[in-house]
Amino acid sequence: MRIDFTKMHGLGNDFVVLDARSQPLPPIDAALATALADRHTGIGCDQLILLEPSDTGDFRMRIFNADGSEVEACGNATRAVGLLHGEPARIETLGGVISASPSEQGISVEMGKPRLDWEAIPLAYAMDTHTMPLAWEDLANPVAVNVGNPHVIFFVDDPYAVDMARLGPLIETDPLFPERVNVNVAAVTARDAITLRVWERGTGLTRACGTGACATAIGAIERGLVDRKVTVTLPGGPLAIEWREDGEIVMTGPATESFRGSFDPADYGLTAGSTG
Ligand SMILES: N[C@@H](CCC[C@H](N)C(=O)O)C(=O)O
Repeated sequence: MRIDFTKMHGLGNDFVVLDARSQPLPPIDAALATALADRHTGIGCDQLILLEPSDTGDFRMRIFNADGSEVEACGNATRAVGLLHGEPARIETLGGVISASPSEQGISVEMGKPRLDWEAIPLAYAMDTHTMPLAWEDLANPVAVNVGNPHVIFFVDDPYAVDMARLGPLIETDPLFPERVNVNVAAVTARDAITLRVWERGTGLTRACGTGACATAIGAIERGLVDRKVTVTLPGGPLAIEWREDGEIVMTGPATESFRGSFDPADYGLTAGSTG
């Protein structure tokens, strides 16, 4: 017995997508997610995505980082599964029900409303999230935003001059963030343009992070640096982000199906069965 998967990406942030609605799957846990994500001994991806039936949406999307942690939100994967679905979809996630629909510009996702209070980020103790009175070496006074998942955003002159491989994990695992955090370094280049790099919680540096683009746009709008419609350019390319007057964040950008394949669960020490 083999398990079918679809390999997809959004601006180079890549996913292995397993669909439990069309085949029996073994229990998906941290160990399997880590094994499949491994770029040397597995299929290789930034996130493993599991699609399941849902009572509240058209389907449920579960998200596992490359380190096996299950998380609440993934903007790029939402566009990818929106592309797979092929028509407007309401998608249940741990972060809430969000919707994706094909548009002329790619896939548009209504990501929900951002949360800025310290308990919602979450932080370990009360703090002004708008301008946090903290620094990690040269990275100082970030803004914290939760867009389903937790983000901290530093505005810098040149995101590509920041040693993210060293500072990213340091900040991600700081005890200030009890659920760890995604680390964004951004430069505002115009009222409607931001350049961004992201060290993702549980995965590391990625080519793009959809929720990071949303959180960074919100942080920049909150600080009065940009207007409510902004293009956020990541190493993998641009995303259009709008913070609508009704509070909803809308992210629009491309999604790509790379290939379909199958694997033998025995290669990962598993036998196929019902999803756990
Ligand atoms: N790549 C994603 C975010 C994936 C989850 C993130 N690493 C977390 O732990 O919250 C995106 O496109 O948003």
